[in-house]
Amino acid sequence: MIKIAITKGRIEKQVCQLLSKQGFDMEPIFHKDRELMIETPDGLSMIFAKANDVLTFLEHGIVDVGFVGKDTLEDSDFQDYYEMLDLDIGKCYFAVAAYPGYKDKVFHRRKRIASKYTKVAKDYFNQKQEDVEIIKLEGSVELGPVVGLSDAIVDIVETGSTLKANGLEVIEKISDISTKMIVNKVSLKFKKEEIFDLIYKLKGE
Ligand SMILES: Nc1ncnc2c1ncn2[C@@H]1O[C@H](COP(=O)(O)OP(=O)(O)OP(=O)(O)O)[C@@H](O)[C@H]1O
Ligand SMILES: O=P(O)(O)OC[C@H]1O[C@H](OP(=O)(O)OP(=O)(O)O)[C@H](O)[C@@H]1O
Repeated sequence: MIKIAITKGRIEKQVCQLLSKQGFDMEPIFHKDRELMIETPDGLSMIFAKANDVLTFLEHGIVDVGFVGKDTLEDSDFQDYYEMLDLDIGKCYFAVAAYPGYKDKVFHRRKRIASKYTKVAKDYFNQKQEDVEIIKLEGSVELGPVVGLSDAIVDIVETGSTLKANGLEVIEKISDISTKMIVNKVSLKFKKEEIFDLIYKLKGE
């Protein structure tokens, strides 16, 4: 039996729909209420967790496979996994965003950047050799500039409607994001056939 951790929310819905489309019986998942661990008739044991916790469960060998956004992978120090498949879902991108005129306003001083993704933000400004102050926010990161906490944000953009609704714009795109299937290295040794079978099915092969 393969043990899988799926990021709750957007990714959960799309991954389960994809599995269903590829022939897996996902009825117990579609009808679940508050259960966090479910076994499907096809022998998948699934848990539903916050994005960072998917990595924790995989790191500790609790699950063999994780479905998680590239954003979560890039913001984590945990690197000891195999990235096996891009699911072509959960597509969005990391960007620096701010009010129009931001560059003129801050060129003479140290910028304050709000983000839920502090490692991504730090890595990005380090690589540009810019010394900035990073301020961690847990969500609704657009509030940073709106309330005057930060000059700009590093956050996920999909349609751009949250930025637009708050008068903000993309200053620079950082990198593309989509949902990845990652695998525990030990699991790949001992459950190779089952894991590759799942990959082939997800790819529709
Ligand atoms: N606007 C978006 N469009 C597409 N994918 C997104 C978007 N926002 C987030 N994602 C992807 O979905 C994953 C989960 O995001 P989601 O918004 O469902 O939960 P969260 O914001 O990380 O946590 P929570 O809302 O539970 O605090 C993210 O890690 C990212 O990969
Ligand atoms: O470009 P858009 O289509 O507007 O999508 C981007 C928004 O989606 C995510 O927020 P989410 O809805 O997950 O809420 P959060 O800010 O509380 O994490 C992200 O943090 C942006 O705020």
